[in-house]
This record gives sequence, structure tokens and C-alpha cells, in this order.
Amino acid sequence: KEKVEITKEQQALMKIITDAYNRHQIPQDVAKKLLQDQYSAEENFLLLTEMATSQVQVLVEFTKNIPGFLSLDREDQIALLKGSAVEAMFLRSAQVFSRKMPSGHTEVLEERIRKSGISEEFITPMFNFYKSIGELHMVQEEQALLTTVTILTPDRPYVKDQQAVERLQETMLDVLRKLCVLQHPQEPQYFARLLGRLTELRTLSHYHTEMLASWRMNDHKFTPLLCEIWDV
Ligand SMILES: Cc1ccccc1NC(=O)[C@H](C1CCCCC1)n1c(-c2ccc(Cl)cc2)nc2cc(F)c(F)cc21
Repeated sequence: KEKVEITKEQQALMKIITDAYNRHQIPQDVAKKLLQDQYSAEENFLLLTEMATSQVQVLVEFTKNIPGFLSLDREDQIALLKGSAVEAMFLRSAQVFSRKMPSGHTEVLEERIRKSGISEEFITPMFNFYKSIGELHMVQEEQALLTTVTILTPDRPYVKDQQAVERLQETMLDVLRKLCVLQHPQEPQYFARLLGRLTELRTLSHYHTEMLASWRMNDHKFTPLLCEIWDV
């Protein structure tokens, strides 16, 4: 049984990333809003575009705290942000949905999201992903590192120096792997399951353009930033 040990440097890296991840979260809590009131499809769509726009802004701030990210080629930094923004949004949504809530709240939240305006065909794959993330019971360090690993995906479109991104991602994957072994000793497959979620996340994110276009309302308006990031 090999002794898994997180080094001092890895400990420091994990602290930087987890603190930044917790600092750069969206101020207003959308789950609370959705639990308070039922909104029309138009109001929900506006709420989504506002949430997604501010989420991109906090994502940019968060990446500035990933050691090594600012040393990457400038255009590659943009390519990584653009390439991971939708996945980061769904990952964040899944983490919000999986948060421990007073009994009955998750069911209400699920109902509100089902009725928010999203077309039927996307509801099941989206909630399957949310529930599979919930089953992992990730600690906040794992959530922060998983988002970081998602951002540092070397094979995003237009990334020129993929090796440089790969080296950074591998550094993060090594810490995440050790953390998983230490946090979930009974589950040697936990790390592999965690990475398997990233495949599900990428698949779900492929639908996002259709999910938005099929939102049950006419005339979908987006912010300029979302037009940039969401290819809409
Ligand atoms: C939570 C967050 C943080 C940052 C950025 C975005 C968001 N996401 C949102 O605001 C939207 C709202 C928006 C308002 C309508 C209902 C869903 N949202 C989505 C979602 C559904 C479909 C698509 Cl296409 C995208 C996202 N899944 C959610 C799960 C949750 F538990 C939750 F509380 C909100 C969730």
C-alpha cells in the first residue's frame, strides 16, 4: 500500500486555489431566488443570462489565481477561458444543486428548474449530471481543483502551446488524485469517477447552444459578453 502524501508545495497550491475559488463566487444566490418565487420563462432566461455573465467575470478573476496561468501565452489564456466557460457554468450549477439544503428544498428547486423554460429533451441529461456530481459528495478543495482541471484542458480550440497547458493540468491532477485518495480511502476508484464526470460535463455542454435557442420564449437576448463566450 503506497503511502500517499501531499507535499508542502501541493498543500500551498491547494490553499491558493480553494481560497480563490471560494472568494470568486457569485454574490447573489440564484438558488435562494428560485426557491422564493416562480418566474416566467422570460424572467428565468434573463436570470440565466445575468448569472452566466457574472459567472464568466468571476471565472476570469479565479484563473488569475491559478499559479502558472498568467505565464501562459495571452491568447492561450483567452482560448482556455472561452473553451471552459460553459462547462464551468454547468459544474457550478451542479455544485449549487448538490449543496445540502433543508429537506424539501432540493425538490422545489428541481421543480422550478424543470419549469423554468428549458425544453424537455435537455432536462433529463442535465439532472442526471447534477445528481452524479451530488453523489460524489466533493469537499470544497475537490470542487475547486476539478474546476481548475476543467479550465486547464489542453485540447480546447485555438490553444497553440498545448504542452504548457498539459504541464499545468498535470500538476493540478496530481494534487487532486492524492486528495481523492486521502479524502475517500474506502473508494480507490473515486478519482477515476471524478474524471469521468468531466466527460459527462463536456457532453452536456455541447447542448448548451440548443438549450438556449429552445428556451420556451421568443426573441432570446444575450449580453455582449455571452455572445462572445457562448457562440450565440
Ligand atoms: C447556478 C449558476 C451559477 C452560475 C452561473 C449559472 C448558474 N445557473 C443558473 O443560474 C441556472 C438557472 C437560471 C434561472 C432559471 C433556472 C436555471 N441553473 C441551471 C442551468 C440550467 C440550464 C442552463 Cl442552459 C444553464 C444553467 N442549473 C441550475 C441548477 C441549480 F441548482 C441552480 F440553482 C441554478 C441553475
